[in-house]
Amino acid sequence: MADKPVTGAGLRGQSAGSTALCTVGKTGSGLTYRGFDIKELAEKAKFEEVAYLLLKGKLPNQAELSEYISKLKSLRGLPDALKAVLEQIPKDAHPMDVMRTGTSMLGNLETEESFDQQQDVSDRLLAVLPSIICYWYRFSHDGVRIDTETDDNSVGGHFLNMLRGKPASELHARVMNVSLILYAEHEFNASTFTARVCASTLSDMHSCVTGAIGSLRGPLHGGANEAAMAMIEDWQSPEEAETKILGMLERKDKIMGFGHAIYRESDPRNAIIKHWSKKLSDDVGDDVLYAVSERVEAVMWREKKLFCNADFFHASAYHFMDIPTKLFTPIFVMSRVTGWAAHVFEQRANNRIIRPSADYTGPEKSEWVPIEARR
Ligand SMILES: CC(=O)SCCNC(=O)CCNC(=O)[C@H](O)C(C)(C)COP(=O)(O)OP(=O)(O)OC[C@H]1O[C@@H](n2cnc3c(N)ncnc32)[C@H](O)[C@@H]1OP(=O)(O)O
Ligand SMILES: O=C([O-])CC(=O)C(=O)O
Repeated sequence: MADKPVTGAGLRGQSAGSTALCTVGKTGSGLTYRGFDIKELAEKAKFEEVAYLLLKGKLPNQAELSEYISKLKSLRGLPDALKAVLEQIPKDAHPMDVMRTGTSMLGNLETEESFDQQQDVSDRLLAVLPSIICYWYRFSHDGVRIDTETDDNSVGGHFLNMLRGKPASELHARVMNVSLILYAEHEFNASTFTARVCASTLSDMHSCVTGAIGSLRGPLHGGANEAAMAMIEDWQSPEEAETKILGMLERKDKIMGFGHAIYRESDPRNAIIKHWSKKLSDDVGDDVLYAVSERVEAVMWREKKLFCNADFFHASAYHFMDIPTKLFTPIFVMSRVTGWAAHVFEQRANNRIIRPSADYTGPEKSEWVPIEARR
C-alpha cells in the first residue's frame, strides 16, 4: 500500500504531541512499549508485568511484580452501591455501556481527589474492570451474584474464572495473557486520544477512562473484533467466505478486522494472535472457523492488499475459548486501560489544553430574521 497523503481528514499523519510510551509502525509494521518489542513481550511477559511497565515506567523485578499482583488481587471487590447499579442494567444492554457506566459510577464512589492518587486510581480500575463486566453479565444472564474476589494471579485467568465459575485451563489463561498484552497500548489511537483530550482539561481519571471507553466502543476501533466475529460466524466453508467477501468488496462494504490508520504493511499483533487462534482451533477440533478466517485473510490481501489488524484473529481466538461475542470489546477495555492511564499521566506531567482549530466552511454573514418572519 502506498504512503497515505497527509491531509486534515482524521488528523492523519499529523503529530498531536509526544509520548515515551509506544511506537507504532515505525518500520512500517513494528510495535514497541517503552522500547520493548511486542513480539518479545507477548512471548515472555505476564500482562501484569506489562501493566507495571506502562504505568510505573520500568519492568518490575520479581519482588515488585509479586507485590503488584497481590495489590491488584486485593482490589477486585465491588462496592455494594456499584453492584446495585450493575443489577439495574438490562441483559440486552451493550456490555461496553456497562463498562462505561461502571467506570463512571466508581468515579462517584471513589473519586480521584488529587492527581497524587493517580497510580492507585489506575491500579484500582485495572483490577476492577473485569469484576464490573462479569458481575453484570452473570447477574443479568444467569441470575447469580458472583464473588469477584477470586484467587487467580492473572487478570486474564481471573476474568475467565468469573465468567465460567471455574478456573481457566493453562492454554486459555496463556492466550488471555497474550491477548491482554497485545491490546495494552497503541500510541495516539482514537480512544487514547480521547483520554488525553479529557486529561488536558485537568479532569479526573474516571472521566478520562469513561470517555475512552465510549471511543473504543465503535466498530471502526475496538468494536471491530465483535463485528469481525458477526461477519465470519455464519460462513460454513472457505469457499463460501470467499464468495461473500468478494460480494462485500463489490458493494464497497468495510471488512471489519482489516486495515489500519498507521500500519502500512502489516499489524505485528496479527501473526501472534493468529498463532494462538490456530492452537485453540486444534484444541477444540474446529475445522471451519479458522480455515474461513485464513481464506478471508488471503482474499483481502489478494484483492485489496489489506492486512488483518489485531482484531481479526482475536475474533476466532475468543470464540474458541467460548467467550460470548458481546464480551470481546470489554476485554479490550480491561487491557487498554493501562495505556489510557499511562497517557493520562504523561498528559498531566506536561500539560497544555488540547484545542485545535477548524477550517470554517459555513456562511460568511447571516442576516438575523425575527422569528415571526421565518419560514
Ligand atoms: C484495534 C483497532 O482499533 S484496529 C482497527 C479496527 N477497525 C477495523 O477493523 C474496521 C475496518 N477498518 C477500517 O475501517 C479502516 O481500515 C480503519 C478505520 C482502521 C483505518 O481507516 P483509514 O486510516 O481511514 O483507512 P485508509 O486510509 O488506510 O483506507 C484506504 C482505503 O482502503 C479502504 N479500506 C480501509 N480499510 C478497509 C476495510 N477494512 N475494508 C474495506 N476497505 C477498506 C478505505 O475505504 C480506503 O478506500 P478509499 O480511499 O477508496 O476511501
Ligand atoms: O492505533 C489505532 O488506530 C487503533 C488501535 O488502537 C490499535 O490498533 O490497537
